[in-house]
Amino acid sequence: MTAHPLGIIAGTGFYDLDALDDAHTELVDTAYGTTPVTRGTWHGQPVAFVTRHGAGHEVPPHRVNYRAIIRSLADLGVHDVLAVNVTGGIDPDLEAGEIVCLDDFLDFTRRREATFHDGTGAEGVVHTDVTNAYDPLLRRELLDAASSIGQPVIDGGVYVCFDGPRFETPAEIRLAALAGGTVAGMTGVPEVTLAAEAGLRYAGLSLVVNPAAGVRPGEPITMDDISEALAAGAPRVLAIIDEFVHTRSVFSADDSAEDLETGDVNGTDEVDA
Ligand SMILES: CSC[C@H]1O[C@H](OP(=O)(O)O)[C@H](O)[C@@H]1O
Ligand code: HPA
Repeated sequence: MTAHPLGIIAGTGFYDLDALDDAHTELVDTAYGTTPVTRGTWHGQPVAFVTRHGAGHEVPPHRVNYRAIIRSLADLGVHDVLAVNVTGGIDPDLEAGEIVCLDDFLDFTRRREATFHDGTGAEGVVHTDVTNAYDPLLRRELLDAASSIGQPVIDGGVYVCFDGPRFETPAEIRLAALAGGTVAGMTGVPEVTLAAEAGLRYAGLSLVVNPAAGVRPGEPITMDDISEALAAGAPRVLAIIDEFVHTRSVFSADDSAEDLETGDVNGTDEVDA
């Protein structure tokens, strides 16, 4: 049995979650600032949803308060976070509309508050392992959910985070490609590393909405093309998350039945770390 809300963080094109029942938005205060979190249930499962640029897309990527977002979710009891990032495809084989389940990142940002462990607390110096920053088990659940609804998802890809808010130059994208980057975005880091520092499991689905700069020579990046790809792709991303949550609801119902049989009505068999 699990009572921990599932954290969902999304950005461009994802400003509310219609699927949430009994949704209400609260301002959560943390040591790092305040962030609005919408809480509700999805297939009966508790969910805490954050739209990282704000409901009116008023916060640019370099000004998102990533620490407040992650700390607020951790404080609300979230253990698992699903993130959605829209991206430009660095891999020339990627088409707009494709979805990548990320498995690593490159941090090309320069000016972000990127840690909870800044050495000012009593804890001393802390170094966090990010070898599996995108949690393998959570990734597997997402991939299985996609597969069970017949939604193709690319298993693995390296997210390259730039500061933005401008798009990259072709030379920056060539450098990112040489380094092994798959998709380019402006929000994935430090969100993913802060989640690791906070002890949260984190997985990311990336919706490709354009070829990154210079990947299709002569083709500029336009907001019209991005909006079109988003309109077509967002429902498919949501369908995967819907199936993910639905599957969890079935398992948690099974757990409850088992708990009744074993007398473990307090859910003390909880294993989700
Ligand atoms: C409007 S395209 C650029 C914008 O979209 C991405 O946002 P998010 O990752 O929150 O979906 C990208 O990082 C930029 O912020
Ligand atoms: O090409 C891109 N670069 C960075 N972020 C993005 N978000 C959507 N497309 C892009």
